[in-house]
Amino acid sequence: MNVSPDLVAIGWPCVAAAPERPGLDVWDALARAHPAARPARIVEQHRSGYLVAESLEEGYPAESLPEWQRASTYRKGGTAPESRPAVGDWVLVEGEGATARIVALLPRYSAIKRAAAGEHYKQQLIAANVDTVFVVCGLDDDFNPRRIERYLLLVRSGGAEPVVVLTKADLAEAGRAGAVAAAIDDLGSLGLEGLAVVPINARDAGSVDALADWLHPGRTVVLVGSSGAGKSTLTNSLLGRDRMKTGEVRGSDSRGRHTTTHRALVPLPSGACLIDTPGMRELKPTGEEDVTENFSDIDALAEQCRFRDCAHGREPGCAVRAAIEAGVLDAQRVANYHKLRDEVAGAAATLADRRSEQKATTRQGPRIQKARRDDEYDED
Ligand SMILES: Nc1nc2c(ncn2[C@@H]2O[C@H](COP(=O)(O)OP(=O)(O)OP(=O)(O)O)[C@@H](O)[C@H]2O)c(=O)[nH]1
Ligand SMILES: [Zn+2]
Repeated sequence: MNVSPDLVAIGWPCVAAAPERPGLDVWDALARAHPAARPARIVEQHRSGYLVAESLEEGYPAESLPEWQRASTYRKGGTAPESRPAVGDWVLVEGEGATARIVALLPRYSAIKRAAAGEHYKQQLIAANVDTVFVVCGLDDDFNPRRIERYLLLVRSGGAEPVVVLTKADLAEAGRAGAVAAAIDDLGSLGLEGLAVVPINARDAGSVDALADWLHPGRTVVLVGSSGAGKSTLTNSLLGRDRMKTGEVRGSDSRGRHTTTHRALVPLPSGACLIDTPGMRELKPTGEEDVTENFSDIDALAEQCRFRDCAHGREPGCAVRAAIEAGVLDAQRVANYHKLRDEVAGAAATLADRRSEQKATTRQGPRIQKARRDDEYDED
């Protein structure tokens, strides 16, 4: 595939920059199958459709494949919401202007998904082809290693690299000298080797420079974190300007109105791209996560328990409990492991149900699916 610098500017993964990324040969094959098409990236997703871009210039609307369109096709066994494009996806586009249409979705190398709340189990694909997820956590009452652990599970399962960004380091340090070091120490006990933890003052551009390693040109990042953690503040510092909540008219480049009510891909001055999306406060497991992989230390201990099915409760010969009693393993971390494991197992069961239900629907036609609302767009 012929890759222009314009595409690299919006995150096109060049093999030279990221030889580890899988699937590029598949991309080439798809491109050959659609010789009249050109690659583009989904930069905005609205209820009414997609906006795609081929450079830093403003995106344009492109019609999507009929099977990606809303409820009606899904009910007939069409493409599930999580298999349709999301912001960050690379697609192939044919035609110009009003006739522009997406003809293929290129395989993703990462996907940030969550289970959406509601009557029916749904998966929501929040962002695709993300390199790094900044897990934003304030060094105030927001600081909670258990919640960070939870985010790490979801981010890693999606194939992106998590970086823990501890905001409000300035406030914490002003309140108590050594508070930042103590928090980093706390996270050290998560047994997560190689995990980057970066304390910053999100309001200070100089301090935010500490994230530069993950913001090289061509890289794509997203922010997750609870309300008030500092995501908007950090976004503004990364942008060097305010990306306001509603109806901002960009003065300098007059690219028109901009809101954060939809998902959007925003170029940063560093050359990286930020996917700015609502709905990144709470991530619920989808059922596809591998919990043991993220708690490999506990898993390794569990192998040494006397009973294979040890629940690490009152069983004799429990290696996990022995480690807790010896003070080498944090009891809260074990509790969180069990909680997440149960939650993922619950979601996995619902996911399996839904998949078999969908198969049945494909056979029986749309009738029994009447109640399903395919509204994958609710935010938190
Ligand atoms: N001193 C200081 N204040 C910060 C820092 N980060 C965020 N704040 C403040 O914390 C408050 C909440 O920050 P926001 O950026 O709005 O938090 P958010 O994560 O975007 O919150 P939601 O939009 O509710 O998801 C604001 O008043 C910020 O000015 C920091 O590093 N240092
Ligand atoms: Zn045990």
